[in-house]
Amino acid sequence: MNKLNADNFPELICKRPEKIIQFGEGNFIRAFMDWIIQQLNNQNKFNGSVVAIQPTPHGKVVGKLNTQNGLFTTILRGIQDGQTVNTKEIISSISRGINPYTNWQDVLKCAENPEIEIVFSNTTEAGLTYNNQDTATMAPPLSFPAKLTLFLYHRYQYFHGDATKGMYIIPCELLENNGQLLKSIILKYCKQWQLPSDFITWLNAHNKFYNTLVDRVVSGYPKDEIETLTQELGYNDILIACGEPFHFLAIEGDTSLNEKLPLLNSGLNVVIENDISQYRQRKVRLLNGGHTANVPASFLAGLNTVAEMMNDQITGKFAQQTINNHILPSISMDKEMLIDFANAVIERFQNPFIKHQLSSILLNCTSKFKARVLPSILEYHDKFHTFSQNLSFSFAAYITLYNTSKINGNHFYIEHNGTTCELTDDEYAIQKLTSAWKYYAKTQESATVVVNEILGDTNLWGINLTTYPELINDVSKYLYAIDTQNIKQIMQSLLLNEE
Ligand SMILES: NC(=O)c1ccc[n+]([C@@H]2O[C@H](COP(=O)([O-])OP(=O)(O)OC[C@H]3O[C@@H](n4cnc5c(N)ncnc54)[C@H](O)[C@@H]3O)[C@@H](O)[C@H]2O)c1
Ligand SMILES: O=P(O)(O)OC[C@@H](O)[C@@H](O)[C@H](O)[C@H](O)CO
Repeated sequence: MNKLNADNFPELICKRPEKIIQFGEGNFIRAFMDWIIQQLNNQNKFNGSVVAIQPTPHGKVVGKLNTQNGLFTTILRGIQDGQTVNTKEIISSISRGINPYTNWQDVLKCAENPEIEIVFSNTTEAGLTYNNQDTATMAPPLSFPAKLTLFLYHRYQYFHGDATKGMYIIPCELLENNGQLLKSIILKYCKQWQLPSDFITWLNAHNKFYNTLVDRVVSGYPKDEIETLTQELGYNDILIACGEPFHFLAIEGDTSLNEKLPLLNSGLNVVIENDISQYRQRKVRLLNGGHTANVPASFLAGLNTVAEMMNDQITGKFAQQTINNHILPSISMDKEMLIDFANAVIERFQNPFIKHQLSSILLNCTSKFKARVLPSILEYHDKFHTFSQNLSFSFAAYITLYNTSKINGNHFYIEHNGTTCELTDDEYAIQKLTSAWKYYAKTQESATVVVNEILGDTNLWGINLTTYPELINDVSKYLYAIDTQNIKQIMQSLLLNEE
């Protein structure tokens, strides 16, 4: 079987000018931003390519990308409006990858290229951070914002502060106001490294940092079905990225960006608006919150993937009910927009082609529960003067998860269907959640002590939730029930209550 590379597919090799520098080469950014660039190139609207930079010292993707001359395949499968969609496309929008830890000068050379005017990034939430160990003399510094600071400083010096050589900077990390956050970290490095004030003026005046919201489920390399898919493709590709057909990109700012990157009117699901907060709220609460509110209980019920959760008679109905009747009514936004999105989310969760592991959604569950589910719990109460039973049950399932965790050195793990999976969370959260269980002796009263201990911790939730005795009561009731009854039976009775 042929390998996917220039020798075997010479006609596919990207000959378009490099116009974008991209920090990150993971599954998501390739199957989302690089796929978007491919669509624009297919329509002859952009005519540009991407240089991908490896963010961490031990990454392997850049090496693989270069052996395939930048080529990789996206496989996008799902059900859209009741129809099965299955597209396979070789993406040729990446010209090359650079390992900055061995070739930092090549990265700086890109700063000297006037045609490269756009920056993309996706380095996970952990990558969009300040690292006080980074210095201006490191080649390169470790963090992504520090690398970008030196990249921009080099560009400023090379072009002698030319006002026309600023960059359009589009981070994709799933953090609120990611563009502003990136800019603030860069300004912090400028201060720490005592970079000239003229550079800071140029940075502020001539570089645009955009806040974004990205949405597409990307499950990545299909290791479970690689043999079948390779036969179907007819070539070997070590960088296949699988995902769903759905995509949505919201960019906050003025539409002048569209002159450089013609995203609008391209048939792509992209908006560029002055305020993208409603798109963010809709996605974080219904989709991400829909995951985080439902996954702990389904995981405890022994299921492995989102599709399994949705196919199960009880957990599937429960997830739909929670999204439609408990999360959706808590959100103060145009109802029609919310209903359309909730329907699409349910269809996306049911996608039979995507093996989205529940265990991956459980990573860092505490911060996700706080940002994605707690607002629905509190706003539901504000609106209806009672707490949502489904969401109180979800809260109890999330707490139960930590009771089932075991410690090995510094690692917490859960045994699940004969395998172990890491329970990653911040150390304080793990310690707090597991230690609260020392009070627990399988009575309703002791369950209340555990819930008081956990919900009263302002470090975890930002507020003291024990000011809501009804919530304490409801969560304790379900915590006790989960410990003493079959978890699916509890979900079944919650379903029946609403019929
Ligand atoms: N996969 C999805 O469905 C999806 C959808 C929307 C958003 N996202 C976001 O994209 C992120 C990456 O997901 P993925 O599927 O591409 O994962 P991935 O493992 O394929 O890629 C992760 C990327 O982040 C980099 N990275 C990891 N830790 C880093 C650190 N500490 N500093 C700098 N860079 C670091 C890696 O080098 C790699 O480039 C997730 O954190 C998620 O928030 C993912
Ligand atoms: O990626 P996480 O771990 O922050 O959240 C898990 C999922 O909710 C998330 O990956 C969604 O599928 C994604 O945000 C869809 O765009």
